[in-house]
Amino acid sequence: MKIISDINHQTLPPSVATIGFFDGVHRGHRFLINQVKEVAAKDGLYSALITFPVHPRQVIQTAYHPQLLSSPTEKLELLETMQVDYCFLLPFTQELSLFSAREFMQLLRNKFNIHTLVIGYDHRFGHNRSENFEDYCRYGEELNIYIVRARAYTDKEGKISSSVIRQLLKEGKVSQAAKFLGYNYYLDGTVVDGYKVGRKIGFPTANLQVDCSDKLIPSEGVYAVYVYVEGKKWAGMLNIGHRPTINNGNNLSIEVNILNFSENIYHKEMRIEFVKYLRPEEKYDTIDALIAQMHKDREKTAKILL
Ligand SMILES: Cc1cc2nc3c(=O)[nH]c(=O)nc-3n(C[C@H](O)[C@H](O)[C@H](O)COP(=O)(O)O)c2cc1C
Ligand SMILES: Nc1ncnc2c1ncn2[C@@H]1O[C@H](COP(=O)(O)OP(=O)(O)O)[C@@H](O)[C@H]1O
Repeated sequence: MKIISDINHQTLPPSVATIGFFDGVHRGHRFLINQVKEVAAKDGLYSALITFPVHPRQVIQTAYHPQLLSSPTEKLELLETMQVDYCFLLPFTQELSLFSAREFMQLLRNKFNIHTLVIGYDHRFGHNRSENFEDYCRYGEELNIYIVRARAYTDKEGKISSSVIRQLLKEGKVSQAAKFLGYNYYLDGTVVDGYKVGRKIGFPTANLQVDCSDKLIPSEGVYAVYVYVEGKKWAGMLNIGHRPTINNGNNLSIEVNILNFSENIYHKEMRIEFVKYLRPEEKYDTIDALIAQMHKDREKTAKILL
């Protein structure tokens, strides 16, 4: 996949493209992208994606903080696996937000040589999203762009969308989110210092500082997770919360005890993959009660992951 972020690059070959923010690159997105690839293969053209590095709503409302399923880097990694020929990264500016659908299509034709535009079954674009598929077809005829309407992806479990997946994660439903995403939801970050209580209670925990501040953090609670450190995969039990039993500050921490592991991994990069929600975080009367519960969590985690 060739990434093109300069709008005034050299000439490009004609391609079949679709437009989207593709947050999370979930199964619905992949279904759409596969249709682009099918049309491109049939017509002997290149396949392309048009996406935005920054969430369009963040440009229109500066106070808006998206809770992203994938950081810009992660999104490109996920898109890379789709094996499309081109990815056009279009900076979504105030100016671009004022473009009508027709002006936007004209830009796609002139700058990226888009020959065919595959439009998601409910996708709207252009200022105020005020026009519809029939309008896009009319402009397509005028501008010499073929318009194809993509089929909707339906799953027996309901509609798949980035907002549905965000809601599931906010409710701790990570297994259901994984079904919709097509992979386990993950957080990438660095191992930072915590309060050094973990090792004293027999459960050292690696505290994760998430790289991308706009990433969605799943609901507070305890999870069975996979942990990736230096290319190796481990089983772990993770807590997202405020540690009410220990009473050591009220900041939100994301910390994982890795099973059968005793290395020093401070300042290393770590990826956490959410597999299963185990229980809510609780305030225990004594540290011993918390330790007893963590033994149970470890047994459960081992059963699920090992
Ligand atoms: C699997 C797991 C479950 C946890 N569950 C709770 C909990 O229910 N209540 C709580 O107060 N703290 C819970 N904790 C947090 C511990 O209190 C925490 O690991 C301890 O404060 C050590 O923090 P430190 O690594 O910053 O020293 C949990 C931690 C892990 C790894
Ligand atoms: N099984 C393990 N799981 C997680 N971290 C471990 C484990 N064994 C050793 N470590 C190391 O110990 C550190 C955690 O020790 P801990 O006493 O909980 O301190 P902190 O408060 O800094 O998290 C981790 O950052 C990591 O470097």
